[in-house]
Amino acid sequence: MANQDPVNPAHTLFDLFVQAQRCVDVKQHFAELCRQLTLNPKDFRNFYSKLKERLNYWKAKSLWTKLDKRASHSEYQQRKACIKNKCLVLGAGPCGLRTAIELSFLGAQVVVVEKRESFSRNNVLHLWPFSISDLRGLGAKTFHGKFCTGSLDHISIRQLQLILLKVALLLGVEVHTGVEFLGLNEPSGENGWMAKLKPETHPAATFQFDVLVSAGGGRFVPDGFKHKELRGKLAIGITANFINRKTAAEAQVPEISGVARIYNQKFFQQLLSETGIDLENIVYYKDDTHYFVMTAKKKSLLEKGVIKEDHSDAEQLLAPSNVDYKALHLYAHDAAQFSTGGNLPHLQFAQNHLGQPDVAMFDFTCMYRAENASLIRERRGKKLLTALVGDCLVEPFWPLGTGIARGFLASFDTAWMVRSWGLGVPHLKVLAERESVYQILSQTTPENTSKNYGSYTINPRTRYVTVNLSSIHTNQVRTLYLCNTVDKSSSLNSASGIKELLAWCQKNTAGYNKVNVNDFSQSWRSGLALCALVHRFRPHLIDMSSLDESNAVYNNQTAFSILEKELGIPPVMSARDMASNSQIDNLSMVFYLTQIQEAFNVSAKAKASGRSYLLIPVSSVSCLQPVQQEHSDVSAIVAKLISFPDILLSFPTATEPADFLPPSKPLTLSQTQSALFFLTKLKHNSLQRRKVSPRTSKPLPSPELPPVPAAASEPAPQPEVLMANSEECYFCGQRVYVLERISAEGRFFHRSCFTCHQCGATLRLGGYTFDPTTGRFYCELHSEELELADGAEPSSEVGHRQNRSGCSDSTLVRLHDPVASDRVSTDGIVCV
Ligand SMILES: NC(=O)C1=CN([C@@H]2O[C@H](COP(=O)(O)OP(=O)(O)OC[C@H]3O[C@@H](n4cnc5c(N)ncnc54)[C@H](OP(=O)(O)O)[C@@H]3O)[C@@H](O)[C@H]2O)C=CC1
Repeated sequence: MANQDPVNPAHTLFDLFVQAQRCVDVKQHFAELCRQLTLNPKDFRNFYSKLKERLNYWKAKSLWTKLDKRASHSEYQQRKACIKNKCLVLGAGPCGLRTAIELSFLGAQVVVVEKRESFSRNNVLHLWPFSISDLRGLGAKTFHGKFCTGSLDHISIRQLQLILLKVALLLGVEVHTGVEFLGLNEPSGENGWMAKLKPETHPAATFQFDVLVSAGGGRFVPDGFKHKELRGKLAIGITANFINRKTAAEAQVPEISGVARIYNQKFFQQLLSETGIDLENIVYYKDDTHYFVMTAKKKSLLEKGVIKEDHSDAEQLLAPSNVDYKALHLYAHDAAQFSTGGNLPHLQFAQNHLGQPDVAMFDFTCMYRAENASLIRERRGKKLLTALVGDCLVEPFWPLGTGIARGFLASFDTAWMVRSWGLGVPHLKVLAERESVYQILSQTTPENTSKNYGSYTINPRTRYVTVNLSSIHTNQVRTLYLCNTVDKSSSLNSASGIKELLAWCQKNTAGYNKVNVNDFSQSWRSGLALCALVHRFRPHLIDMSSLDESNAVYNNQTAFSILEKELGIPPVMSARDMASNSQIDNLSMVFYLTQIQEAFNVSAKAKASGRSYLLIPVSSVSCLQPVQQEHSDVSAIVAKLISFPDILLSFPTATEPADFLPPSKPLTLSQTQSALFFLTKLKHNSLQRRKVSPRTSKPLPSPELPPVPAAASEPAPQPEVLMANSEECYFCGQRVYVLERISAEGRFFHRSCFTCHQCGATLRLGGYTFDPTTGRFYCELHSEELELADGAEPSSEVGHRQNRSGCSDSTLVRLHDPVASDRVSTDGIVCV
C-alpha cells in the first residue's frame, strides 16, 4: 500500500468506475480508464489480462483474485471453450448481463444491446443463498459495500445491474445502451447473422454472430419461440418505492420479509379497520429505496377509489384509464406507513425512469413461460443458436420468493449450452441437453438445489441435485432445428447435413429400376425408392421384382410396415398421403430418412464388428414409458441384459459402436429407463411372435434365458432386429403420426382427441388437470369438481397440493400447474 502512487490517475479512474452509481457514469469512467491505460476495449480476448497487467493497484487486486478464481473453472477451458463464438445478448437486465459474463469467461466475443439509456429499476429482488455466493465471487462487495451484509438477502434491480455491468466491462464485454434489437438479418453473400437495430446505423448492427441470447424481459418473445400463459385467479400486486435518506431513524425500522394474511389475521384486520386497506400480504425491504410489495383485494381498491370501475377482465380492470393514480399513491403510502408502525419519518416516493412516483399496480397471476429454451436456425449454411434467459424464459411468481434465482440458473444453463455449441457437440444434442435441463427449472427451490455453493459452475450437475441431461432425446428436438422456414428448398439443399443425407439415399438406391432420387419429395412418391433402401440393407425382407410403380399406396405401405416393424421407425404420414398428389413435406421426409439412415448405419457398424447382435434401437422410438418407482432393480436387470453377448442396446446418444457396446460406466437413469422399456417390449414382442407365427426366427433372448451361442461352424445368423410398437392415440386408439401428435403426461394423442373427460371441451396444453388414478384429463371447470371430490381446498388461490403426476410437492397456481406444464409438450418435446 505504501508504495502505491496516491495520485496515479488510473487509480483514481478505477475508484470512480467502482463507485459509479449510474450506468452512464460507469461507462464514462470505464472509457476514461481504458484511455488512460491505452487499452482497447474491443480487444476482448486480451482485455482483462492487459488490464490486470497495467493497473497495478492494490484496491483492484482482491477483485482480480476473485475473477481469476472464477475464470479457473475447468469448464471454461482457460477461456478458450468458445473462442470462435460470437454472441449477441439482447437486454442488459440482470439475466442478460449475468449470461454475458459467463459467455465471456468461456472466451466468446460478447456484445450486449439494451434499449434503455439508464438503469432505473428500484424494485428489489430476493436472492437465494447461491446467488449471494455467486455475486460475492464476482466481487459484488467491491462495487457495493453493503452487498448482503448480515442477514440481508435482497438487492435492488438497478444496483444488481450496476455490479454486473462493471464485471462485464472488465472482462471485455461490449455493452451498448439506448440500442433496441428489432429482429434478425438473415445471412446473405459473405455475411452471417446480424441484427436489425434502432438506431439503424449503430456499429453493433454490423456485428456477425452465431449465438443470440434473448434476455429482453417478460413480454419479449423472439421469433420462433412460443409462450404459454399461466393464469390463476386475479391477484393485484402493488409495488411502491420511497426515498431512503439513510438516517438513523430509518435504519432502525425492521424489514418485513413477508407477512401473509393467514399467518397474521390481527394485523390485516387492524389495517382494514383503521385505513380501509385490505391486503393479502405485504413485504418491505430496505435497500437504495424503501421498497414495498403487497397484494391488495379488489373490493378495497374499488372502495378506496383506486380502481374506478369493476370489470371481470383483468386487463380492462387495471387499464391506466381505469386507475386513479392519486388514490393509488395514497393507498400505497398508507399501507407502507401502517405496516412500519409510522416509524419511517418522511415517506416520499422515489422516482421511476419516467420521473414519476415509483408506484405500480399489476395483475401478477398472469405469468408467461416459454415452451422451449433454445432453437437453432440455419440459412445458407450459417447456423444461429438462439437461447432465452430471464423473464422471457420464465417469469417468476413473486409470492414464491424465487427472485432472480431461476434467472441466474438459466443463465448458467445457457452458458453450458453455448459451451457445447463451441466445442462442436452435435447440434441436436446441444438442443436436447438444454431442453432436458430446462424441464427442471420451474421445480427448483433453495432446498432441492445443491448446498455446496462453492462448487457451482455452469455445469448443471454441480447445481441441480438430480438432473438428467438426456431426458429429452435428439429425436424430440428436431422441430427446434429450423433450417428452412423461409425458403425450404434452397436452404435444405444448402445445409451440409441434408446434402449428405441426399447423397446417402442416392448411393443406396442407385441401380434400382425406376428409382431416381434427387429430392425429398417427388422422388419418393411411388414408394419404390423407399423399398429400394430397405432392399439394399435387408434384401431378404422385400421382393423388388413384385413391385409395380403404379401401385404407390401398396409400395409405400410395404416400406412403412417393414421399417416400423424391423427398425422401430414409425411413418410420418400415411401411405395414401404419400402416394397422393398433395405436396410431400420436405422436412418430414428428411426427419424420416434421417432415422432410417441412422438405424441402418448402426446395424451395419455392428455387423462390421464381426458379431451378430440383437439390436434394440432405443433412439428410434420417441415415446419412452415412465418407469414405475418400484422398479428399483432396473439397473440390475439392464446390467444383466447387456451382459449377453448378442444383445446390443442402442442408446440415444450412441454415435459409434463403442458407445453401444456394454458400457463400462454405470448406466444413467435415462439409459436404464430406456432399456427397461425395451426389455418390456422385448418380452411382449417375443410372446406375440410366438403366438402369431410358429416361424422362422429363433426365440428372442430374455434376461432369464441366456441365448444359445451360435456354433462356430454355423453361418453367422442375420442380425435380429427388434420391432417397436407404433404410437397409438391414447384416447381413440388409432394410429397417430409424428407430425400430428401432441403429448402430455407421457401419453401421445391426436390434437383433436385431447378433450375433457367430463364435458368434451378441447383442452390446452398447460391448462388441464390429469387424474393419474383414472388416467383421465379434465378442463379447468371440471378439474374444480375433481378437486372438490378429492376434498381439496376450493378457494385458496395459491396452495400446496400433491403433484398428481408423481413429482415432488410444489407450490402451484391453482389449475395452472407450472410443474405439470413442464411435463407437457407439443410434439418434439416429451418429458419422461
Ligand atoms: N417490477 C419488477 O419487480 C421487475 C422485476 N424484474 C425482475 O428482474 C429479474 C431479471 O429480469 P431480466 O430477465 O433480466 O429482464 P429485465 O426486464 O430486468 O431486463 C430486460 C431488459 O431488456 C430490455 N429490452 C427489452 N426488449 C429489448 C429489445 N428489443 N432490445 C433491447 N433491449 C430490450 C428491457 O427494456 P424495457 O424494460 O424498457 O422493455 C430491459 O431493460 C427477474 O427476476 C425479474 O422478475 C424485472 C423487471 C421488472
